[in-house]
Amino acid sequence: MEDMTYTIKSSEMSAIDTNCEYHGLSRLQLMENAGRGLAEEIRKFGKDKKILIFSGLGNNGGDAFVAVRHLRGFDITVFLLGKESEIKTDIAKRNFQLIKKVCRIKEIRNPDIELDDEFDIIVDAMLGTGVKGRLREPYSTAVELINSSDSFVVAVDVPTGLNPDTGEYDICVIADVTITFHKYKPGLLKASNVAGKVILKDIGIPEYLEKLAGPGDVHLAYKRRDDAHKGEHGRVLIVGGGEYTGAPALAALAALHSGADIVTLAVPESIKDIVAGFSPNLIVRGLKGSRISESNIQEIDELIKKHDVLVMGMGIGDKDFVEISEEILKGSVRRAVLDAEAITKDVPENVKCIITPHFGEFKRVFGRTPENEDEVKSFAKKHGITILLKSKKDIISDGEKIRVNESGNSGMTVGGTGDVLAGIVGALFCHADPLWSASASAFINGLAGDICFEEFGYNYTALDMLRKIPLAIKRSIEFL
Ligand SMILES: NC(=O)C1=CN([C@@H]2O[C@H](COP(=O)(O)OP(=O)(O)OC[C@H]3O[C@@H](n4cnc5c(N)ncnc54)[C@H](O)[C@@H]3O)[C@@H](O)[C@H]2O)[C@@H](O)CC1
Ligand SMILES: [K+]
Repeated sequence: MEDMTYTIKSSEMSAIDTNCEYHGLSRLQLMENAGRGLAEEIRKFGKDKKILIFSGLGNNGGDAFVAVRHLRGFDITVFLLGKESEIKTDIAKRNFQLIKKVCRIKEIRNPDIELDDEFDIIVDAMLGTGVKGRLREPYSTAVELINSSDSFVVAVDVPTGLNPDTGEYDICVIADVTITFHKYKPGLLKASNVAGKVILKDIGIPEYLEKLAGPGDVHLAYKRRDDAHKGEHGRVLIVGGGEYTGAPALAALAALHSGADIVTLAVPESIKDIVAGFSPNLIVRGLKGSRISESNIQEIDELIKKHDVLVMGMGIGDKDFVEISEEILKGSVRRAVLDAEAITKDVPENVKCIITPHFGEFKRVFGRTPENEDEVKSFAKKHGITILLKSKKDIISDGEKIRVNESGNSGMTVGGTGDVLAGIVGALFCHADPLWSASASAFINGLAGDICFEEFGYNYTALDMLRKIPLAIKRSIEFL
């Protein structure tokens, strides 16, 4: 028995499929594997069967077009719910072209669909993980028709009408078998009454590629609304500085370049003017004294209340700061990104927390460096935090999932790139969950480094990198 608990939400599946395309495994290949897998299972129901395929206009339909090519010898009719010219994606279009001379095809343009023949098998390839809202016509009529037939019903990926994430439905295809791809969709497990027997087919996404961060991570984490008001794209508080002045400023500017609307820097009063002088974009508040100490905790907590995310630790340079960090976390904070000396594993349960250690900091906090990705995951799980371990290959885990990031280059060993990363994480974490905020940020940071490398070679600085963040985000968002 396969592990039915290993599920994937449709938004994550879509992110992984974007990342596959980015890293060289094309959607066309994935569709070919899905369609061939579907045909393989249909063959098991017997030879010489008469098959009717109800196909939608998205990639769910595309999977079935591929299957037709792999079902030589079967008598196949396709009911396309719409016009050929309305097929949404290039890959589905391409596969549709290839079956025009292979089977009978009828375009269904209105709800008056009739079954003028009997079929052994009906394949539901109308809607899969791309379904949104209530079923429109002619889909809902097609569902009723399928459910009133005596044919054996095979649903592709998910029965049409079923919400793949929640298992909710209004009207839905009642399938005898659902052939789903890559991983179980959570909705299938909650609605076995409509999904029938669920068969999982591998479509050739290797585990390392599923974990590898890419533009899909940015699609999940980066949110922007055209009708938003000032502040809605995130309010980030940066607490740092003392030994260094540049580090907290880099983090703050990185948060602004990553889309946060309001970024406030809280640094010791003694360096306030220096930090403010770096850029007119910075709003700087002075904390009494020349080092952040226990006496500043109250002031910091008041600022925390006005922001969505606290990013803390850059440029403090005081190894005892961790105790103050732990005290601050007991206050009003709900979302925190901890860097450098602020990193701790003792985080109250009501604080969602991302820590961004390099190997040395990881060892300080957990007592040893991790042997592998799974160890990072188990530390994250044990302490209820998300870890972004910075290295040539970044490892990210929230204790449930593991992400790995390989963007970036050795020019990034220059000082300040970690501060930039903390700022990006802070901005994304205003809207997204800890895992995807961390993995998307690691990818964006590395991509900004790669863009610098394209332009300057190795000898760029953290300041150059942060200027490339907007372009790195734009390239990621535009990669579909
Ligand atoms: N993501 C992946 O990695 C893979 C996905 N594949 C297939 O692709 C499917 C997802 O494809 P798509 O994202 O194109 O989405 P779908 O094919 O599920 O449906 C999208 C289309 O349905 C229409 N639609 C959405 N909601 C509707 C409603 N309530 N009533 C009527 N029409 C509605 C939309 O206009 C859109 O054109 C998966 O279920 C799977 O079958 C496979 O090719 C293999 C790889
Ligand atoms: K379907």
